[in-house]
Order: sequence, then C-alpha cells, then structure tokens
Amino acid sequence: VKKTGNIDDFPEPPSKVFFGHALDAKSTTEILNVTTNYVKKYGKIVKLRLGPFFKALVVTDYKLVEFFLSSNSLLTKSQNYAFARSWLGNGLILANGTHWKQHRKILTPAFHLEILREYLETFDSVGRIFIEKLKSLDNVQSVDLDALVPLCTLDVICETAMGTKINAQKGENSEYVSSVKEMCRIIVARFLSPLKILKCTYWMTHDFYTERKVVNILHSFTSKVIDGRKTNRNETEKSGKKKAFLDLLLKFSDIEKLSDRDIREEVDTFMFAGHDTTATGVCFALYLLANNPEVQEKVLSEQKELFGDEKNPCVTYQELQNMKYLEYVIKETLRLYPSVPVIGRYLKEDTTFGDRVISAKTNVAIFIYGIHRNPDYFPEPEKFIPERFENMTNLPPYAYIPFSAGPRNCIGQKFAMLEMKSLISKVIRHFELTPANPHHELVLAAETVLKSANGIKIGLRARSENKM
Ligand code: HEM
Repeated sequence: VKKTGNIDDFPEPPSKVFFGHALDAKSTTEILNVTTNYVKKYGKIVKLRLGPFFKALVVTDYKLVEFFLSSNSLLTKSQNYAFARSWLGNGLILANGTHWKQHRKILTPAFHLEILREYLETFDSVGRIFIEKLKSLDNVQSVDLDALVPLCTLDVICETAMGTKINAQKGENSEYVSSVKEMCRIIVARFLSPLKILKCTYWMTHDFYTERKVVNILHSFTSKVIDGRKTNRNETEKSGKKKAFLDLLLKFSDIEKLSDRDIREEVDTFMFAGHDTTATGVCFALYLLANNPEVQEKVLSEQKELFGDEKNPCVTYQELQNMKYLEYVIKETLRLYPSVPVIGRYLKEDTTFGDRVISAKTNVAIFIYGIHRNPDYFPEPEKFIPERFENMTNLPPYAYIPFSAGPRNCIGQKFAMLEMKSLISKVIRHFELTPANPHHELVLAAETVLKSANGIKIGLRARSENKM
C-alpha cells in the first residue's frame, strides 16, 4: 500500500500551547456544538489534541466508521473510558482483549429472544406503575420526564435481568439514580479540565472526593442486588426457565469461571447501560411526540388499529413487532438524539486506512451525533421526520448507528427496542402529550449519555377514562 500521509495530515482546528483543544468546550453543554462546528469547518476526519498526551481523531466519515467498527482487531476502547473504571471496573463496556471476548460469549445468551419474551410482562407491570405516577402528578402542564423515566427503566432492568424488585418508582433507592447522574457528569468533566484529566492533579479537585462518595453508593447498591438474588435464586432453578442475566453470572461463578468481583463489575455495567440509555430514548421520544402533534396522532391511530379502545392490553411480542410506525418514531428519535452521542477506540499500533497511516496511540472518537446529521443521507437533518425510515433503501449500514455496530455493538439492542415500544405506546394510550407550559427548550448535554441540562419537559392530558 502506498502510504502518502499519516495522522498529522488530517486537518486540525487552531489550538493552544500545552492544552491543545482541551479548553475549546468548557462544559458538557458545549461539546456537541463545538464538535459539530469542527466537523462543518474541517471535514469528516478532524485531528484534536487534549493536553500534551491525548491525541484524537473525530470521525464522521462513514467509510472510516465502517473500517473501525467492523474490524475484529480494533476493539480496544479509547483512553477516556478509563474515567469510568473506578465505577464499572472491567465490565463489558470497558473490557478489552480476551477478558472482553470471554465475557461477551458468556453473556450473549442472556439476551436471547426467548428470554426477552419472558420480560414483556414486567415491562407491562412496571409501565403501569409509571402511568399511575403520571396520573397522580399535581402539575401536568410541565412534567420533567428526566426526573421520572430513569426510575421506571431502573425498576425494569432490576426486575428482569437482575431478578430483583427494587421499587425505585415508589421512592426507594433513588440515591442510586442520582449517583449515576453525578458519576456520568464527572466522567465527562474530567475530560474537559486540564486539572482533572491527569491523575496526578485530579485529587486537588472537588470532583475527586465526590467521585469516591458516589462510587461507594453505586457499589453498595449493586452488592445488595447481588446478595438479594443469591438468596432467592432457588426459585428459577426449580422453574426450569432459561437463565436470566444475573443467574447466568452466578452459574459461572459456581464453576469458578467468574470471580465475585467480575460479577459486581458486570452488574454495575448492565445496571447502568440497561437503564440510562433507554430512559434517554423514551424521554426524547415523548418530548418529540408532544411537540409534533401530527406524528403523535399517527402513533395513536396505530395503537387504535391494534387494540381498539383498550388502554391496558397485555401486549404480546407480535403486537410490539407490529408497531411499525412507533418503530420509525423511535429510530428517528435515536437519530436526532442518540443516547450515546460518541464512542471511542484506541489504536495500539500504526493502522493503515486506504493510503493513509494513522499512528499508534491515537484515540478515535466516532461522533454518532454528527454522523446522524449528514444531509446526504438525512435530508433536512434537523427535522423530526419518522417517515424517512419507511422506505430507507439507500442507507449505508454505518451511516446510522445508535447502537454502534460490528463485534462490539450494543448487546441490549433488542431488549431496549422492546422496552421503549412497550412504555411509549402505553403512555400514548393513556395521555395526550402537549408542549410544556411555560415553553421548554432543550439544552443538550453530552454527559456520557445524552441529556438535556434543564430537563425534558412536556404537558400531559389524560385521555377519557376508558377510551383512547
Ligand atoms: C436506547 C437504548 C440503548 C442505546 C442507544 C445503546 C447504545 C449502545 C452503544 C452505542 C454501545 C457501544 C458503546 C461503545 O462502543 O463504547 C452500546 C454497548 C453496550 N450496551 Fe447498549 N444501548 C442501549 C441499551 C442497552 C441495554 C438495555 C443494555 C442492557 C440491558 C445495554 C448494554 C450494553 C453493553 C453491555 C454494551 C457493551 C457491549 C460490548 O462492548 O461488548 N445497552 N450500547
């Protein structure tokens, strides 16, 4: 291969001595705009330096995205993932090498369709509590979904994958959710501050001590969940059902393939990845439906076609599959507001792509948020148009990747789609969604998982008691 260039040839925005581009975005609310502007100005592969040691390429070029994500060897996560290590350890999101390979193999059967089907009942029962909570609110003019939905999705992941009821929606254990929030903020804040990015100076900052405190809360919560399951595990043993996630982990610990620490790290990882991402998806979808009444109307008529006037049907797997229009709505939501706006890989060796060499020790930031706003594939990219997914035949596979793609794609993708469909369809059957009053404008924040810094607010009007 003729090698005509290396990483140094990719365009680079002007930078400061020592800090490089580390000070360009000062907060989690600036990252998306700053990075989007880099892409607009410098193209689909942009070189950045964050402090003296951290070099990165921001990539939105789908050919290069395909090259990285489809590879069976470029699987190492970028250096910034280490900021989550005190919390998630070597769980599947952060794991590399043979540890990742073994654990991915052990855990894949826990997301088999047969197991997911058994979860539908729980999606339904937890969803009913969510509806009751919405009905009991005093102010329905401006409801902050972000304060409610994560509790619901936390109940779902605990009751399904972990086999443990934690009643987060009933006010128990919400300290866990606020600690997740704080930790997600700290992970990104470390990236943005020269003092916090280096281990040797991090201890001088307040976040260092906050991190210690919240990690303790997070770990003692997951330890409690594991202990709880260990004691009532015999129930599933007797029932002869396929093993769900935590029981599968415990089985592998019986035969000494997994240590107690391995188990805690995977429970921490799945508890986080399994609830926060889905909550974000549900919140943004409901926000978009509230602000696009004609789309909401179509979602409602699909529900009427499936269930008539019945607001509380026991929804089957096939019925969820048949919610085609709702599926386009969710896909379009995850296009505009991907729950994971950026993912990263680290190149351990010089890597050849076409006629270029990207040098070793480069961090590759795959900017999903930017990839999803490419007008070549998504005309009028800022607009919410679910119908664009109806006849999408010319979309290259790596131009739309809310769940990533390739060997390290999201293991919970099917779980997430079923859960989001179940919950959103239930809300639509019970409520007419309206824009919040007073008017609410999102302030997007890249906090590991995509958030809105001022909440995600909508108005609610209950549909008449028995009819949709
Ligand atoms: C709307 C919901 C979700 C979205 C948008 C989403 C997105 C993603 C993305 C983009 C990745 C790749 C991360 C990376 O390369 O760093 C990922 C990985 C992962 N996701 Fe999800 N996810 C969702 C729901 C879930 C659920 C429900 C679970 C578990 C029940 C889950 C568990 C995981 C795990 C364990 C990984 C790491 C996989 C590996 O590296 O082998 N996710 N997800």
